[in-house]
Amino acid sequence: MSIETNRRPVPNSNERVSGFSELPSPADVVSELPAGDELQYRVGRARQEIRAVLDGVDPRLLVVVGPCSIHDPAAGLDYARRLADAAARHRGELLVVMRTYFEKPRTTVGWKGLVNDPGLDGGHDIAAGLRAARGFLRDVGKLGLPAATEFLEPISPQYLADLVSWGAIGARTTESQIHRQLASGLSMPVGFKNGTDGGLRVAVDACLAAAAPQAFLGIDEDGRASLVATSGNPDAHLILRGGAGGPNYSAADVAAAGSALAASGVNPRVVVDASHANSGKSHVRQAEVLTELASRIAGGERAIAGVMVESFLVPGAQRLDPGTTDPSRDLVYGQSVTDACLGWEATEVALAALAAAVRADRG
Ligand SMILES: O=C[C@H](O)[C@H](O)COP(=O)(O)O
Ligand SMILES: C=C(OP(=O)(O)O)C(=O)O
Repeated sequence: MSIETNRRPVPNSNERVSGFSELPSPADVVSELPAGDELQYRVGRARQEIRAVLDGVDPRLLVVVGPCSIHDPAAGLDYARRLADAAARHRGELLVVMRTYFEKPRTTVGWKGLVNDPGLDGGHDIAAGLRAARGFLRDVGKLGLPAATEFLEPISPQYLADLVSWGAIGARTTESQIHRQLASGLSMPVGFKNGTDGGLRVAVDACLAAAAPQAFLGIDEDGRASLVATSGNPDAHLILRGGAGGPNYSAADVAAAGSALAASGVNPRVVVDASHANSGKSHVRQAEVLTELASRIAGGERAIAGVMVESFLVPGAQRLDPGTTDPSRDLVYGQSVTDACLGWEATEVALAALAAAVRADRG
């Protein structure tokens, strides 16, 4: 909806803005799609369990696993049902949290996720995207699976975050003050990726900034522009995702990261992303990275609190060009439209190997 206004345009302003469209307020969307008491309780409990795993109090391994992006909620839910079964099977060893990623940071341009473009067609119906994402989070939560997401747009958490148990700030935004401030006010543990160049310092600094109280510009539940004051997030941690110089998941890399974190007073235990620059975005390589991580965990390496896995029903990835690709005809069901993912069978193998590794090491 474009807003009609009688106000005279401010001279020299908005010269390159082609339109404003009003969005529903967060309160409107939340009341249309409420969490409900049971799901609220589950989200709160999952956040506590994740904290306990990150702190090493709970001996399980955190496994953040799921599609690179949710583009087809039906296929995403099909995946979630299988993952919920696997999570229940391995619940003694693994704390499985599903990747439900709706906002994609792009290196240059491309489809920016379900919130930004739910029609996959360049239509940018963001109001529908927010509702689709919230509806999906509810469906996943009802299966008993905690949800993980990357927070990219600074105002979207007001619409979605009450249903999210673990958050990430991506490699392209870890250095951004806006995202560090945002993390300082988020209610769940938040992982910061190392920078795309492989730099760890930006992520350590991000954890420190997120742990501090912050004041910044945002919106409240009613969508009003607001000064947001936060108390700081004590559960910020590092995700090693590799970088321009290559992977950084070796035992030496993990130990060096732990020392850098400890020297700054940040949790030295890390989440290792088996995808992205740690696998050269190859799903085949991702499986090999997970095999190596499992054998190191079985051998007693305690500094790995969790792993991240990009996984969907069908292995690999397919191309999506919004406006050109016809989503109803051109796309393979259950295959990623962003980074290449492990297929479901390989995911089951990887989860079983990780669970066996935890059993071997941690009893
Ligand atoms: O995880 C997803 C991608 O790696 C990230 O969004 C960047 O994607 P791009 O380089 O294809 O734009
Ligand atoms: C975009 C992602 O990763 P990174 O920020 O590491 O590129 C992701 O995990 O989806």
